[in-house]
Amino acid sequence: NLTACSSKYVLSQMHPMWHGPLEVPGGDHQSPIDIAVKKAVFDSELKPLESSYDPQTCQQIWNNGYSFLVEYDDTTDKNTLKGGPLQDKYRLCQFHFHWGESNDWGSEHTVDRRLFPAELHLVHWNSDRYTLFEEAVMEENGLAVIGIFLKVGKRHEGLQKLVDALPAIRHKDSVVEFTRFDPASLFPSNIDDYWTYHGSLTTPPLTESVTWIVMKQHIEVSHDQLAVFRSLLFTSAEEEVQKSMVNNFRVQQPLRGRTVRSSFT
Ligand SMILES: CC#CCOc1ccc(CNS(N)(=O)=O)cc1
Ligand SMILES: [Zn+2]
Repeated sequence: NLTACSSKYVLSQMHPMWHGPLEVPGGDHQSPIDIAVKKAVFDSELKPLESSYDPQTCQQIWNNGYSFLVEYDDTTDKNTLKGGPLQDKYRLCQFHFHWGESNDWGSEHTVDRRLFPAELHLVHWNSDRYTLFEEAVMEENGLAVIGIFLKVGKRHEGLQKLVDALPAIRHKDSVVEFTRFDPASLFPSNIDDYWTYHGSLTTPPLTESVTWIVMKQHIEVSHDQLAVFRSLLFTSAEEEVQKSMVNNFRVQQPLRGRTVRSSFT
């Protein structure tokens, strides 16, 4: 059973090499963006982020033909995010990654135009105001996504359990049970320093419903761990031509006058 946040219909619209339309017609709060560090405005009102995740609510890991998602039971408030720029309490429904075919690119957000080899997104929806992810995805204050940059360096011990599960979901629409995984094990040591701005999902339906929280501190993963991401396939087992799942990122979108705030000076 796929949880609400992974409704196949919408996710199946995601196709490989999503560069899609440069802009959504009428969309002026699109994501990702370049974060110009010097133009970010320090906001002393921004509080520390408060996350509370229960690893027991981890359910499955699956290949949706665009990325791989680790999904959580989001029918109760066991995995919550609040504080930071958020007024309400948000519920984790899944996390996933974006990466390149080489270590030279792969992230969606950039920092002073700098690209990282990959980016982790933890997708949460506003459970104070909505009862289902599907509702929240359409609302301006509906979603909160934490973005964390990955750099190639030492092996990430917390990531290895996830890397070991990937060969079992090489093809699109493959899913395996995945339990007892703590998403906070993927956080950098400092989660108090972040940038935040209002934007959109970077994949269909591209709705402008996201409070983005992009961590300043990256995490390190090994070259070999990232190589396993690239062994995944965009294509299902039946398709004749198999395509490597790489470069599953969207290009940066115009800022259109938005202000990026920082929680640090
Ligand atoms: C109903 C519905 C729906 C769509 O669900 C999602 C969930 C996550 C994502 C990932 N988008 S991103 N890269 O901005 O976190 C896209 C669609
Ligand atoms: Zn994403």
